[in-house]
Amino acid sequence: MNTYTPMIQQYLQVKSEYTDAFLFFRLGDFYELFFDDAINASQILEITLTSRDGGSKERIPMCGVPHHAAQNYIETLIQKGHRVAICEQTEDPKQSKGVVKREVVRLITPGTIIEGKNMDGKSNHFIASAEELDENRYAYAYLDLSTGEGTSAILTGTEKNLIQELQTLSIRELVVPEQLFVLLSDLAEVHSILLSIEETQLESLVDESFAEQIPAEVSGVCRRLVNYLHRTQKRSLEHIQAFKFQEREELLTIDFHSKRNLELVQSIRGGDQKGSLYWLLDETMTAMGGRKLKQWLHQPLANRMKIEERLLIVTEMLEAYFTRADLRESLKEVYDLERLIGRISFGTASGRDLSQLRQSLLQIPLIKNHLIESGKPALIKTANQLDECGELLSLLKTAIADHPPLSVKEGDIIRDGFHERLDELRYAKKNGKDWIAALELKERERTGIKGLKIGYNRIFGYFIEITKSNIHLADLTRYERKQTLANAERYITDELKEKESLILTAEEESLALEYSLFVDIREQVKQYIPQVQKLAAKVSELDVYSSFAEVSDQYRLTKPTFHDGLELKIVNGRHPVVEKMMNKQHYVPNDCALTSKENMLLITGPNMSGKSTYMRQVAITVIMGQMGCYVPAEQAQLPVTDQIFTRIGAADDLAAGQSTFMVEMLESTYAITHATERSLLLFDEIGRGTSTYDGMALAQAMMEYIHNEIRANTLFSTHYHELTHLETQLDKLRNVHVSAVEQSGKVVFLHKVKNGPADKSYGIHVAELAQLPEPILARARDILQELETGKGLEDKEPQSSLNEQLTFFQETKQQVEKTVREPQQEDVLTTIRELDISGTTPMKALQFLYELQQKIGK
Ligand SMILES: Nc1ncnc2c1ncn2[C@@H]1O[C@H](COP(=O)(O)OP(=O)(O)OP(=O)(O)O)[C@@H](O)[C@H]1O
Repeated sequence: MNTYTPMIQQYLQVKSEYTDAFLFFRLGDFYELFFDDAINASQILEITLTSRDGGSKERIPMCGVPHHAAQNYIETLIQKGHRVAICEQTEDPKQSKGVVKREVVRLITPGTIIEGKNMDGKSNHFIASAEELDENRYAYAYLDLSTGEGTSAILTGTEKNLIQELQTLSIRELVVPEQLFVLLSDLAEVHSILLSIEETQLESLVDESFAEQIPAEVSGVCRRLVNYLHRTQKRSLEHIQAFKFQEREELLTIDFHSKRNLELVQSIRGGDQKGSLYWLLDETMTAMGGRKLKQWLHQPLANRMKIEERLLIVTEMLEAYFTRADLRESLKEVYDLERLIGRISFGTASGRDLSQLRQSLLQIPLIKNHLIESGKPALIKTANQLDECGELLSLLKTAIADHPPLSVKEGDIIRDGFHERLDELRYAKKNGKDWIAALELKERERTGIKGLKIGYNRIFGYFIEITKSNIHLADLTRYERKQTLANAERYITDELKEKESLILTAEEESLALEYSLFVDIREQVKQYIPQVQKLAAKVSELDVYSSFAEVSDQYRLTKPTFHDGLELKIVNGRHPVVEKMMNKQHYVPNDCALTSKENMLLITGPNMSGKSTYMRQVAITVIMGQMGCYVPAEQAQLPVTDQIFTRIGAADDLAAGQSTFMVEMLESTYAITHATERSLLLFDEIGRGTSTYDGMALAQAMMEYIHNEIRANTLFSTHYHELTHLETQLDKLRNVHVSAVEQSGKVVFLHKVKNGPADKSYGIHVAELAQLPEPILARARDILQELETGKGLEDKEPQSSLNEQLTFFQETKQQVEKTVREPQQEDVLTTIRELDISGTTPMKALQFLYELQQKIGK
């Protein structure tokens, strides 16, 4: 049987409560890890694994990190999705009998880490919680612990939709009840979300004001989240604000895929911010403004009055050029109020944080003045909503020094004149130091040694230092030798000893007093938390408005008008990000009109002509407008859209084990089951992931359904030329095409959207641009010609029903087969049939084509 030492027993006791975390066990100046924790952590952190005697037969694996350098190691573990429990000594080792008391003071997890090099100031760092309400209905809440902002909502959809929704918010940790844990664990793993369990107690341990004014259905998830935070962070979290509830009707819902496809905050390729709409729109001056902008991008409005309110402020900002410039200068001086407040609540704020808070508050009167001087009504109204937090500011002004250091234990935080005793101690210290400076001069005179110095070190205190060459001049009746160096002697005198003790006591006492005063002030600041948070929210909005105005100027955006109807009219619209990314080339603007008579466009045109850019630009315009920003067009009259669904581009959900086609169908299903008449649907080349007939059949059936049942504004693009005949059947469908012309055998893209279907598909020309080997191109041209001169698709009469169309495809298929089939080509056809297209790369496809050619003896 193992008989561990008392300390190891203590360790095991604590560890038994934190089995799923790395336990950082404080031993003097180190955090030590033992047993399996040590083995695993030493690998992840690349630190040496050692061992120690713990009373048992076998030595115990151990590794450790110095406590002052622990932050980096902790971050690394958290970054990799682990939890870290910090166990501190909670009594003075000198005072304790036996093993020093130790307790876990905080559990740090991917969702609760609030500081570190990986925390981008302009991004929120959310932790979420979720519960199942009914089948396919979930309540969820998310909160940024560094700012205390929380939001709650209800989602209808599968658990996969839930996880995806959370993923758009970059959530790393999700708190759930046990039964949901089981259901979600695989999905969460795929999406790198750490699941934590928190069972709700019937009675919450904490003040419940955070759950005011939200529906009862979601208050449970909010409570679960707040309980979890209290349980793991073990401190009062006064900065946690009342959770907001997202009213679906108030916001434009953009599902996970659409946010990604439209590249709202990340580009699809590379996954970074460059190339995203956020990248274009972000001219904010503060980190808070950057975060607010992202929130607005994720949740544009769907309430006309609110949208118009925002637009009005942007208009005034745009008109008041000088006000905006002054405002932006002042905003530059405003620090991250929300995170400062978070640190104050958390008890980790430094003197420097308090001086930054003061510095920021000092800007508020200036900001108000700028706004008021503009004479613009909406700006004046906003100015009046800014609370100068006068009481807090005067506390900080009188209490905190001009330039306090980062450290909270080395003094220089409290301003002179704030506290009498502190002033006295500081005076004594200063006086003592002056006295010593005077003594140095006096001793030099007395001894005649010019180089005599008075110095100080921690071990010996103050001393008189005389170099070897001068020691014969030392006055040994008064000097007492203290230390001998290679080329100098150090002495003390009675007088010096006496002053030294005065100075050191004053110093020690003043540091202790200063620290306690500082902690006291930090406590006092806590009562202003809600006030500063309100102010921060207003300031960050102002920052976003000024950013919108800035961007509108820069990219020639115009004010959209909204109406209560459903029609959407854009004149000379552009895709602002594609435009910005184009160097020198000219972006071709395009109109879009979705009216009550024709609200469905079928877009054809060659590859690369700009079909998906066109569709995207319509969605981006709607989103920008509903955020309250100007839009990239000459004119835009917009309806208030409730949801945007897109099926654009390649979805990279293959990691989750689904084929491209399956993902396409799932996304389409989601769109079709959730869309309403007020939604905007964008379908790019539906059905291309399967065989032509299947694909076309599905595309047509979906169009019919959307046309007849949903009646939403819809843009549909296709390569299936045959679908353009649908115009005669579906009365609200209009054919348009993105034009291209052929010039000396080469295709030239005009990027202009025109009425009617495209007359040619130019696929081979595009292949030529891509430098597909000439023999392949030549052969393709031959085949094409055979197809076109035979009973080609173009000659057929418009088809009126799916059945007829399928028979028609059947006939065409036979013709195609006839034109190419020769006995030796039979196995070529088999090979083609068996090719898994979705699993083929362009390179492999070329290779494949080449091999086929070889087979048919070209
Ligand atoms: N209106 C425009 N003005 C100028 N350039 C444009 C315009 N629209 C698109 N482009 C350019 O053409 C490129 C291809 O556009 P896009 O991807 O939209 O084509 P597509 O027709 O959807 O192609 P595919 O059918 O192959 O998917 C864009 O990357 C952009 O550089």
